[in-house]
Amino acid sequence: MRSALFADRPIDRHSTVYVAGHRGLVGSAIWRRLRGEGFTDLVGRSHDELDLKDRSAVFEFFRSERPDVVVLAAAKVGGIMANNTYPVDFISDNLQVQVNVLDAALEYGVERLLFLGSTCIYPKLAEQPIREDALLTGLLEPTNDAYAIAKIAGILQVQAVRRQYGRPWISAMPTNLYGPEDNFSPMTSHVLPALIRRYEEARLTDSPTVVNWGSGTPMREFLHVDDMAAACLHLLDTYDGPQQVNVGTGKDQSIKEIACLVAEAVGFHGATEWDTSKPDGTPRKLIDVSTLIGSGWEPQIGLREGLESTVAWFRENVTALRT
Ligand SMILES: NC(=O)C1=CN([C@@H]2O[C@H](COP(=O)(O)OP(=O)(O)OC[C@H]3O[C@@H](n4cnc5c(N)ncnc54)[C@H](OP(=O)(O)O)[C@@H]3O)[C@@H](O)[C@H]2O)C=CC1
Ligand SMILES: C[C@H]1O[C@H](OP(=O)(O)OP(=O)(O)OC[C@H]2O[C@@H](n3cnc4c(=O)[nH]c(N)nc43)[C@H](O)[C@@H]2O)[C@@H](O)[C@@H](O)C1=O
Repeated sequence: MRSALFADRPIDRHSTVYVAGHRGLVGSAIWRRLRGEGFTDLVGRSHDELDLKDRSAVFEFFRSERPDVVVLAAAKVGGIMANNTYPVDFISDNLQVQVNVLDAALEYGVERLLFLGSTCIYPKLAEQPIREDALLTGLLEPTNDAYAIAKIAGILQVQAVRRQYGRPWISAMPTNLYGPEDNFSPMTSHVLPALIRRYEEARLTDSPTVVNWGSGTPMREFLHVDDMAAACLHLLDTYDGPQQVNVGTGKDQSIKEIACLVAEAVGFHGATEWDTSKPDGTPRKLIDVSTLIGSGWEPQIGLREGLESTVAWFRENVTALRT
């Protein structure tokens, strides 16, 4: 049953919408979705054009553009190795970016705002599937605790603005995402783009073996970024509550199963080995998506289909591998 916090309150398609991070995996998908849904006035700035860590530049940008709606999809983002190796960057950059954007949005009267966090905000050993109210009930996974603390601060700042100023700002917590415009860099990416690249390189070089990180036993839930973008617009159009909303499929697989699916999608027929000197991270983080599903949204893109289209996108767009 739909919660009372959901109601049809669609955003005016002629509003000025600022998508922070519009060239990233999530921001670019949200931009495509907004365009497809008839939004006529989208605003974006690349990192080079506007460093969101530069507070005065952010305020100047809001002063001149006066967005009505903000989607905060800009962040320092990376996979398990990047998070584990550069915790200072992940906490400091993310706190600065989100405080600057949220403060400027408050100052310049932004009415509707969506903040994006991540399911790593939940305790490492949370009861599965993880409900939204598990937030702040236990210790975090150490490989990404710095990033998670920044994201938790963002959720709390959005809730504080709601409480102190009454603005209907909201937060969404996506599970692990994948799709076009992802980061396919071997050391800093998330697992799916890393595996697509590794298996494709092995296929192209006739390598007999691929070596992946960790034990392969952790469980992860994956959502195609176009489904994520649809969920974001659905939430902006319908949701008005203080609690962050989980966004995912409600189904997970082991990393070993994921590796098999990627090898199949790429067409690699060799062997897979596991390097257990690399971190596994949290053992499982399946989220409870009943809040979102109960509101009438559901994912459209199955994992096999999403993997195939992402492999095709990678082959078309990440040309560095072609010799
Ligand atoms: N990818 C995933 O699996 C998941 C992502 N999320 C969340 O979704 C959001 C978007 O992530 P995603 O799209 O994957 O990340 P990406 O790295 O693909 O995109 C992030 C974007 O933010 C920009 N950016 C980062 N720092 C700054 C800055 N200081 N000033 C201006 N722009 C900046 C980046 O530009 P540049 O690259 O030039 O620095 C990039 O375009 C994040 O909040 C993330 O936490 C949540 C769960 C899972
Ligand atoms: C979205 C989420 O993403 C991060 O958390 P994570 O889910 O642990 O991230 P991951 O995608 O990097 O790894 C998932 C699993 O996969 C295994 N694994 C195998 N082989 C490779 C590999 O080659 N690369 C990577 N990255 N992982 C690999 C890896 O060992 C791990 O067991 C957070 O830091 C934080 O950013 C966050 O919120």
